Amino acid sequence: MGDIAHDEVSFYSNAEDYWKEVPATVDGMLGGYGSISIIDINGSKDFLRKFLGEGEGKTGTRCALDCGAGIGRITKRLLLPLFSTVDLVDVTQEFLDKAKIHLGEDSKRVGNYFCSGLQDFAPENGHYDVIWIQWVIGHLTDEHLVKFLQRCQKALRPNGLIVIKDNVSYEGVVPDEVDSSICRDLAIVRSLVAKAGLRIIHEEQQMNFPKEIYQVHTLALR
Ligand SMILES: C[S@@+](CC[C@H](N)C(=O)[O-])C[C@H]1O[C@@H](n2cnc3c(N)ncnc32)[C@H](O)[C@@H]1O
Repeated sequence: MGDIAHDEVSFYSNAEDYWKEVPATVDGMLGGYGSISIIDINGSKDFLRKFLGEGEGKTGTRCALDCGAGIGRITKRLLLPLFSTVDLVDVTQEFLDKAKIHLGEDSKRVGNYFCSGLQDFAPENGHYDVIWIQWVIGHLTDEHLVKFLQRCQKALRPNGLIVIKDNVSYEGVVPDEVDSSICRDLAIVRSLVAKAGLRIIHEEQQMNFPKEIYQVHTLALR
């Protein structure tokens, strides 16, 4: 096995090992910043509501996909209140097991819990109104991210939307050895989106997060 291939294998397997040890809680999902979840969700609701509804060009509300869903923090407070059904995909089976409990009554409206790395996952073609990808792109290599976004584009229903919400670095690629991820700057994220053949139709910075953490940006793509 060549070095690059080996590095890639360990990039993914180290991340899997890391997440297996993380508590299946909101705090665990947010690296100890559980308290910012409400601000995050409210910001996402305002962002998403701009696109949803009836009428020309509006995004439907039938089905959403939560990518790197963890215990379903976003599914519970953002997606299930807005969409009829939601599917979850995550590489950590323990989190998906916890999601069923965390979501309570509303778990009835979850269609599927897919246990898979996004690098290997192909969402069903033409199936989703919104594909939400939050705090997980740093776990994919550039090539896998581009290919995953291309598969997501095929998985959209008419007027569907892909949303990336993630940390952005000030400049360049900043590796995190602890959870085996990388943080890219906004220019790099935009260039990977363009490489995937997607268009950025709206972009915002999440406000009111603690000053010491990375800036978080939300991008709507189709
Ligand atoms: C920082 S948590 C974010 C969870 C959720 N998106 C949220 O905001 O509450 C990262 C999640 O990504 C998952 N993950 C890590 N690498 C992944 C991969 N290659 N494919 C799919 N999920 C992955 C982890 O299991 C974990 O649930």
